[in-house]
Amino acid sequence: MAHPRSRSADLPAFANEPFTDFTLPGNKAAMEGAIAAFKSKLGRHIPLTIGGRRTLTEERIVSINPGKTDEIVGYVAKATREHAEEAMSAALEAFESWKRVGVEERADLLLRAAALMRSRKHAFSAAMVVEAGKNWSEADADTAEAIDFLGFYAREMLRLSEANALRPLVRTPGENNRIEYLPLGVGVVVPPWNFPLAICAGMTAAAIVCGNTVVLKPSSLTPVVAYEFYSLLEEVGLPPGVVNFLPGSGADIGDYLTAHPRTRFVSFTGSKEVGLRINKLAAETAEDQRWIKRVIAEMGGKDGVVVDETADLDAAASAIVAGAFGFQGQKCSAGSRAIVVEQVYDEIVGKIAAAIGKLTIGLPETNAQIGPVADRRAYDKILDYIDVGRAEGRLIAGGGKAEGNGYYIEPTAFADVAPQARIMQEEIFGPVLAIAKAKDYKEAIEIFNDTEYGLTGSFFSKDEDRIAYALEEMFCGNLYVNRKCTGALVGVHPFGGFNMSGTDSKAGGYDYLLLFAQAKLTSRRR
Ligand SMILES: NC(=O)c1ccc[n+]([C@@H]2O[C@H](COP(=O)([O-])OP(=O)(O)OC[C@H]3O[C@@H](n4cnc5c(N)ncnc54)[C@H](O)[C@@H]3O)[C@@H](O)[C@H]2O)c1
Ligand SMILES: N[C@@H](CCC=O)C(=O)O
Repeated sequence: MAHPRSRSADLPAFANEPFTDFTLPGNKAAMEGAIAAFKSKLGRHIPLTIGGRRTLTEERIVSINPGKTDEIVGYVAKATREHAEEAMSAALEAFESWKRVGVEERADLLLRAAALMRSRKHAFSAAMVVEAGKNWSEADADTAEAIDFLGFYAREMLRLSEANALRPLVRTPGENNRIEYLPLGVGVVVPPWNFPLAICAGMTAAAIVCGNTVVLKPSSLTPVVAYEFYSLLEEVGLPPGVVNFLPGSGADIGDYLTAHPRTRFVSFTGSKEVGLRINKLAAETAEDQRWIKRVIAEMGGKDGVVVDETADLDAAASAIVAGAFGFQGQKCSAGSRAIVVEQVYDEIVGKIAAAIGKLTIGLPETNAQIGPVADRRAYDKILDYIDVGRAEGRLIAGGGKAEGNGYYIEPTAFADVAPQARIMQEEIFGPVLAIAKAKDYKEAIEIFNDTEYGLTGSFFSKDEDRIAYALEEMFCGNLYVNRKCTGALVGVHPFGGFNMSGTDSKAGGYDYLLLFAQAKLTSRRR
């Protein structure tokens, strides 16, 4: 069926998807219904999909509910290197036709995907509540971000295709010159489990709207959410082979695909360790390889909130707790450090401890504020860091396991932590906050800057000169003043960071699609 075409000029201006107010009975009932519907499908067998052909495998990934570990979310096919080779071949074959599909048609596919996802947003959020352990609002925000990425990148691709009209080249007598943006080729898209829909959708959408084809290797912790997204793309008309859904071991098929001579780019979001591994592997030139592989890597963070003595301390304490413990601190943007000037240190430490004590811990399906962490490995790692914290600081809240049939950990905070302590330097990626004291705001900013990362940060102050200083001196990709350091919105806060936080791709920004394309200049004598 021919789909209606759209052009950026004909489209309504981009607007962020509104978050759902679950205090409204209708929304609450809709979410409860969506969770029940998703749970009625637990234990499904999920296929890998290559060239549109679905395949189950003998060896499987077993996805479990981290909040109720005796619940199997799904049995997911586990791809082998042979499957990876097949997927690469399917993507290469599909590329020859997809690269010639008009920009408007590619953008339209994303717009249809956004519309369909919007109509089913609670279903997608319910999948994340169960498979990723997100509470309702965190899951709803993830789904909203996915919808935003689809709509924003559709419009951006149309705008990019009108580049000559919007930003004409410098004219020279006797020549007609134009610039156009070509796709790169076959890309490997590797998303994390913590934004299992938004980041998977964002990276995949950016790649295909530019005319590339994709081998999508989802996180083994959230493959069912990724499959729901893949299936949605098929439903809105994605041709076979444009995206190939390939769940499997990162170290096995991930390395294979990164090293493959026909892989043109890798779009990765995940840990520093894996990002650096991919970057190193991709830098090798395989036999018969004809290009430098492009790597887009968005990695970890050790983000912080700086508070001076002029700040609104209630607002700062609230933002520190929200930024540190939202989704159990499992965000690259999580404010896992608070750096507070000594004049107000004791007061804000007391406010933070009190706020943590009010957090509810429980099953994400019940919309408890604090749910489980991702899996057993994360659970053990975070508890180990809490033991480290006992030696590096003064425990002011939490400090151990929490009740529940899952990977529940108490939201935990340590005060009086030295700037070079491990819990001030290393990404814990869990509900653990380290608080350090500074003699003044400048020293606090020095402490903030002194990690190997550079992703997000917040500065709380009412002094305009100090705010100007902080805006200049705090070294991170997303810096916020007098608000929490998590929760970037597509188009509003382009997202990405410096140093070991990755290649600062600025997801949700105007420059992002350029990472998935290459510019061609043509010049004709008049
Ligand atoms: N900067 C950002 O925008 C951003 C966003 C979300 C998460 N993160 C970071 O991601 C991490 C948490 O996510 P995670 O636990 O999924 O990270 P991870 O690095 O363990 O895994 C990320 C993805 O890489 C895959 N993978 C693992 N080894 C691989 C290999 N050798 N080759 C190819 N792929 C491989 C995994 O299967 C997964 O799909 C944290 O460090 C967090 O800070 C960063
Ligand atoms: N973009 C998200 C973080 C993604 C990483 O986990 C935020 O801004 O909170």
